This record gives sequence, structure tokens and C-alpha cells, in this order.
Amino acid sequence: MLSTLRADFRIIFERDPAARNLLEVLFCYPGLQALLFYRVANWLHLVGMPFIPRLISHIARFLTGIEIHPGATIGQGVFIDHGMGVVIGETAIVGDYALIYQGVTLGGTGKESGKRHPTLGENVVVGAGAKVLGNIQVGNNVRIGAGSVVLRDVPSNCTVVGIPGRIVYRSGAKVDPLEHNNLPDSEAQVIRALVDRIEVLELQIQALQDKQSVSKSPALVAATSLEEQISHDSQWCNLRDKAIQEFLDGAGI
Ligand SMILES: CC(=O)SCCNC(=O)CCNC(=O)[C@H](O)C(C)(C)COP(=O)(O)OP(=O)(O)OC[C@H]1O[C@@H](n2cnc3c(N)ncnc32)[C@H](O)[C@@H]1OP(=O)(O)O
Ligand SMILES: N[C@@H](CO)C(=O)O
Repeated sequence: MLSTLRADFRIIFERDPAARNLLEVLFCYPGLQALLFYRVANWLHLVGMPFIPRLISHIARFLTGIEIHPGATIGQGVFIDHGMGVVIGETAIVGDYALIYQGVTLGGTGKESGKRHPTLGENVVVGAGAKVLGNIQVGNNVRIGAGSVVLRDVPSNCTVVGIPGRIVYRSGAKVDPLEHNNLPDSEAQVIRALVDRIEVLELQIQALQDKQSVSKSPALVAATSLEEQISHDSQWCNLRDKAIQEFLDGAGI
């Protein structure tokens, strides 16, 4: 416990260029004061004392503007700078040496029960006003930009910014939000569409040609000429029958 308190105290000088001396840090850093209250409340919470831990947390919030549920788990050397408006939920876990600025919420989405608050790895920076919501895992050395809303797991060594939070740096390398290597190739798409269209037109032309060649097939030609022949023959028969009939009529037969 003592080493944790020492780390909570010392880290302020390392992390805050504005920190001048011991007195200033002890009396003018609400983050440190809230953590001191939390450490007592958390100990009482863990030994199963009812009500008092919540009361301590409530008094701490009144004095510092920082609300840390006694059930939260907070590592050593955590620095809550400025602090006003910070809310850390009951099942949140904050790894060692996190730096948390004012207005940060480590909260639930309102849709989960049980473990419903985030888990932050070690050495995480959460910028002013950022909201980290839900039972998500934020890896070590992650930096969350001021004003971000993080709703999904973040791997270690990343920088996340925006709403919803998106990774802009991963292990020191810039992440292209447009992922240019995965962009759709519009020219290739147009060419593909044209090739497809040409294939369809070719098939249609082929079908027309087939139809034409079928209509000119020898069988059809033969059939057509036979039909013509039959028609011609039947016309001739009609004429012949008519002539015979006229002859018979003329002969009075
Ligand atoms: C009184 C007081 O001072 S209170 C203290 C308040 N300060 C804070 O809360 C600090 C919080 N820190 C931040 O938000 C910082 O910008 C960090 C931690 C995100 C910077 O992390 P880095 O890994 O160094 O990222 P870097 O600065 O290179 O920015 C990366 C990209 O994210 C953008 N970016 C950085 N911060 C933010 C943000 N909060 N919101 C949106 N975009 C951001 C940058 O513009 C940059 O975009 P680009 O690549 O298109 O140029
Ligand atoms: N306390 C930090 C952020 O405000 C600084 O002075 O830079």
C-alpha cells in the first residue's frame, strides 16, 4: 500500500511540468486526493464493509470532482490530471502508470451487466473528455485522443482518436484510414463491366447467327422447297380439275 501511494505521488512530478513542489502536489492535485480516498474505500470494499466505501467515494467526489467507484481496480502510479468530471465505474480496471485527464469516463454502455466497464493496460493515456465505454480491452501504451469515444478493443501501442474511436497509429506506424491498398479499383471495375457487357453482346450475336443459320439449314431449305412444290402442285391440280370440269360441262357429260 505504501509503495503504491509513493508511486501515485511521484508520478505527478514525472508527468506534469506544472508540478512544482510537495506541498503544491499534496494540496492542489485533486487527482492525487481522489486516489488517496479511493485506496481507502477500495480496501474497505474488498474486506466487505457495506456503505462506508461508497460514502467515502461520494465525499471524495464532493471534494475533488472525481468519482471513482470503490469496486474499481486501479494500479499504482496512476495520475488523474486536473480531474474534474472524471468518472471511473465499478468494474473498470486501470493498469499501472495510466494518465487520465479531466472529463474522462471509464463507463458502461448501459447495455451490459456484470463486468461492464473497460480494462486499461499499463501506461495508457486517456485525453481530456474521452469516453471509454463497455467491457472492452485497451492494451498497454495506448493513447486515446481528447474527446474520443472508444467502444471497441484497442491493441497495445496504438493511438486512437475520434468518435467512434479509430486507430491512427499502430506500433509507431501511421494507419491509413482509407487503407489505400484495399481501395476499390474503379478503373478495373469499369473495364470488368465493359468486358461483361461485351460477353453478353457476343452471346446475343451468336444466338442471332445460330437462328439465321438454322433458318438456312439444308433441312429447312428442303422443307421450304417441298412446301412450295406442294403448293405449286396443288394449284396445278386445281387448274387441271377446273379444266376437266369445264370440258365435261361443255360436252354435256
Ligand atoms: C490544461 C490541459 O492541458 S488539460 C490536458 C488536455 N490534454 C489532453 O487531454 C491530451 C490528450 N492527447 C491527445 O489527444 C493527443 O493528440 C494524442 C495523445 C492523441 C496524440 O497521440 P499521438 O500518437 O502523438 O498522435 P498525433 O499527435 O501524431 O496525431 C495523430 C493523428 O490524430 C489526430 N488527432 C490527435 N489528437 C486528436 C483528437 N483528440 N481528436 C481527433 N484527432 C486527433 C492528429 O491530428 C493526427 O492526424 P493526422 O495524422 O491526420 O495529422
Ligand atoms: N498539467 C498538464 C496538462 O494541463 C500541463 O501543465 O501541461
